[in-house]
Amino acid sequence: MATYPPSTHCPSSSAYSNNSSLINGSNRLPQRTSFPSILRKRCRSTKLYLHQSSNGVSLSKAVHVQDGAKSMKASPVENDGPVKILKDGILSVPPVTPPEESIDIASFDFNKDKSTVSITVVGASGDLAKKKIFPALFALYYEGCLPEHFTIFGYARSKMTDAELRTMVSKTLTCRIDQRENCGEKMDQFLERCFYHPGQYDSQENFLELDKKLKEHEAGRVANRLFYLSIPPNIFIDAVKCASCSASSANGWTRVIVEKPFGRDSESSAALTRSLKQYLDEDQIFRIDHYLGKELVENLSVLRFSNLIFEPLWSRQYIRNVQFIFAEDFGTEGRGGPLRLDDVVTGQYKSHTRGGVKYPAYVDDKTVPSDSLTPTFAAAALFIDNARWDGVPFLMKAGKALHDRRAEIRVQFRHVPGNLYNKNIGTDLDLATNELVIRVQPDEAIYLKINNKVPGLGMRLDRSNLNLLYAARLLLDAIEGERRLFIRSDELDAAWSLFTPVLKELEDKKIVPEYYPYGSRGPVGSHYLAARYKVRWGDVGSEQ
Ligand SMILES: NC(=O)C1=CN([C@@H]2O[C@H](COP(=O)(O)OP(=O)(O)OC[C@H]3O[C@@H](n4cnc5c(N)ncnc54)[C@H](OP(=O)(O)O)[C@@H]3O)[C@@H](O)[C@H]2O)C=CC1
Ligand SMILES: O=C1O[C@H](COP(=O)(O)O)[C@@H](O)[C@H](O)[C@H]1O
Repeated sequence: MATYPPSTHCPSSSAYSNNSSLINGSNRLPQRTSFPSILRKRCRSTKLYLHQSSNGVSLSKAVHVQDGAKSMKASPVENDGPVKILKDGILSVPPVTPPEESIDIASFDFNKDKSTVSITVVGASGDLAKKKIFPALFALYYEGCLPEHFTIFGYARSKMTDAELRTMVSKTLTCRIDQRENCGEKMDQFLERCFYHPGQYDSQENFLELDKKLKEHEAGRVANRLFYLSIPPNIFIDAVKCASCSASSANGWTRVIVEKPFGRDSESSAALTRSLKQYLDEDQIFRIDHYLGKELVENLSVLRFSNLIFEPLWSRQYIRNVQFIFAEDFGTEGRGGPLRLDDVVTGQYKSHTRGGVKYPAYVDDKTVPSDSLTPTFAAAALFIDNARWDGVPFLMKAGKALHDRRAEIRVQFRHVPGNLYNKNIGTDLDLATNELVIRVQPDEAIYLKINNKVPGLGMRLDRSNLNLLYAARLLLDAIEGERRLFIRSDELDAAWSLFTPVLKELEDKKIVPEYYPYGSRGPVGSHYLAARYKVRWGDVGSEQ
């Protein structure tokens, strides 16, 4: 195997090098391609079969994907009825086995059962780790999506034993999918694979100790390592440096999942990317926004490109505006946007008493400075400067402590010219507008508001089993090296370049956000903003 020079960014002291001396170089090892797509069965199966290759050589090689999973009658992939493919949700077509010629034999890892994945949750004592990461890992384990050999390590400064970590994790695990058989048993098996190592985020020695423990579990196998940084962003770089220099894999891949926020403007985001790239290549960095893993978000392009009925309508000719609404009905709770300033409204929630209950203001949160001008609500109008979308407002709003919790996209169509039924509608043409609503949460749905004798005729899609695994899906993607749902650095730059100028202006001019009561529909200014573009927010009407 080729060796790689150690990175100049890692401490040179041999005390800090892991024994491979590939250290940062090992990060730059060619990434082993994961299972070819025919094998990317998601999951709950014990064996996957490759049958005939294009050159006629039989590749009948069973690949065990998980220890201890119940043995099932082996069958070829295409006939494997009971297997649930996680990404196969609503609107998707049933899985089709690709032609056998498409099997990329060169990328198939014949040593799969000799390899292992070590997942280290950095910041394991925190909120995100407990609420989302460990449950998602368990869901993957339950579904048979983790490889046969894997180990999970929690890493944080808090003092904890393996047993204490397991107790902490066990409280958050549920058999969320539905009532599943052997769930308790599976939980015990999963917890046995969880370990803890206490350490500082900036200590090469502590990461070296972690490396030693990981190696013991990896037991000489090809070791792939995934670090999930579930820590505040100001310590990302310290942790990446230590993980990369002292605990990266010597012979497999090393990947790092980084949680948002990715900076607070173009400059800080670029600085973060530069720092990360001192220790990692772009293809080792998985920037996660768990919303991208939600089933309906995944389905957007399917909806758009697989339904002919939308194709002729998808332009300024028929679409009046598009709205993105992301509302939360709770505040920060201890978890302390080239756009013109004119097209932005910011708000901050203030305390409010309703039904005898006093709800706190943003600045009442102990983790927030009492004179904070940080917005907890923002609305903006954006435009796409091309022939298809010229003049169509794309309105977005997001806020905390609002009257309800929802994330949805609303595509509002133009009014029907010379509507025969105007007399039934009166002058309020908005009442008759067609609207395609894509609701990401709380109840995933896609419905089309059409005018009919009975209003509100909807097309509700199968919602079963869709909510559970968005975090798990992203983790699995990171393990498989699938980057589609992660944010690349150039995408991030583009996103920040939209919002940075206006954020700077808000800050420089010390613009005070408009106050809105806790539990309300947000600042009045957001309605004026919409009205300026002759739009009515789709979530405010009585019938939504
Ligand atoms: N919670 C959520 O729902 C979401 C969180 N995120 C992001 O994910 C990351 C983790 O979130 P979350 O778990 O809520 O964060 P926490 O504030 O709970 O921090 C996670 C862990 O990091 C350690 N830590 C916290 N503050 C510091 C500090 N100042 N210096 C050193 N270590 C510290 C603590 O572990 P110890 O003291 O044991 O070392 C803590 O348990 C953050 O970047 C957050 O912005 C993104 C989306 C949603
Ligand atoms: O990314 C984030 O999402 C959470 C809400 O996540 P959800 O999946 O429970 O809707 C939000 O509270 C947090 O502020 C934001 O950073």
